[in-house]
Amino acid sequence: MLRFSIAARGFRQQLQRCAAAARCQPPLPVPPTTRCFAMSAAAQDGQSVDALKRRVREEVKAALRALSTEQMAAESEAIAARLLASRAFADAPHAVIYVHCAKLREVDTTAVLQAAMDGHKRLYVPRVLDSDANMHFLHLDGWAALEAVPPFGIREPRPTYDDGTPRQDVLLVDEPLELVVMPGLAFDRTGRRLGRGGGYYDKFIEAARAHATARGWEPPLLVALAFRAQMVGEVPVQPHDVGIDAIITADEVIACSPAGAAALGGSGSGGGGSGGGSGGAT
Ligand SMILES: Nc1nc2c(c(=O)[nH]1)N(C=O)[C@@H](CNc1ccc(C(=O)N[C@@H](CCC(=O)O)C(=O)O)cc1)CN2
Ligand SMILES: Nc1ncnc2c1ncn2[C@@H]1O[C@H](COP(=O)(O)OP(=O)(O)OP(=O)(O)O)[C@@H](O)[C@H]1O
Repeated sequence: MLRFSIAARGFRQQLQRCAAAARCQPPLPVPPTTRCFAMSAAAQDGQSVDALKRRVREEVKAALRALSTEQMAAESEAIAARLLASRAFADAPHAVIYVHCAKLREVDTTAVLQAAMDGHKRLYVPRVLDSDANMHFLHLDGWAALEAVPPFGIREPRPTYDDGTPRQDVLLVDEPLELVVMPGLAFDRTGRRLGRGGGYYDKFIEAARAHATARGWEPPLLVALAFRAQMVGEVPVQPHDVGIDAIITADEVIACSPAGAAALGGSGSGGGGSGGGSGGAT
């Protein structure tokens, strides 16, 4: 687990307050559809939390840069094996799965995407929609449908099928979505997640939950894949940050909510529903 080496004293004090607040306030057991984070003690001042987030992002990016290609491949293989062996994967006829970007040093999802296609799951992958951090998830029917999109070279699905008709959008079809496999930069064991700062996934999950709730469906299970170097003591959060149900690393499955524990087992605080993180779930 990566330990923060935050030099500035103010940052360290804020992190300590944050940890103390988390220790003193046991998480409230709330249903997954409403799980979200209350601002922790360190998060009273939005600017400070943004600064804390930036600092953690830099720390984790540095740790990721130190990983060798072989190390990333070995961890990715173990992580994929855990996900593919899980009930969460088997029980998901419809799944959203990210397409990993090697340049961003993300856990490789090639084997997972291939297994989903081979297993005839209805598979959806992300395509950024606009400069306002909106993305949608389009049906993927084969590797040839992906194209590398600037500026980061992330492979995204072409907006139309070969015959020119629009590719199906997971939130525009009348089908449930059971599983979301998501990337991120940093995670902690209670299910707090830090992304790359766009708010893309937070916004999408909010929309996906509303989509499910409006139709009386269960919300999708949120599973993140992480290198060991991406696990930190505590991720600083704000109210809009979505708590996830489980994290899969090369060493273990960490269940962060009752739903995560039921679908993936593993260690962690799943029984207590602590995906709500710092306790003030609203
Ligand atoms: N594989 C993958 N696909 C994804 C995401 C992702 O994180 N991973 N996204 C999830 O949101 C969306 C794309 N958003 C992204 C946001 C920032 C960066 C990025 O490279 N940021 C640089 C910093 C850039 C800067 O500072 O200007 C970085 O993180 O180093 C990449 C993708 C949709 N698709
Ligand atoms: N549900 C939402 N609705 C509107 N804005 C949001 C939502 N979630 C996040 N944002 C905004 O997105 C910006 C980035 O948020 P944050 O730093 O938490 O992103 P992140 O979790 O790192 O990114 P991502 O979700 O893409 O992985 C913030 O300005 C935040 O206010």
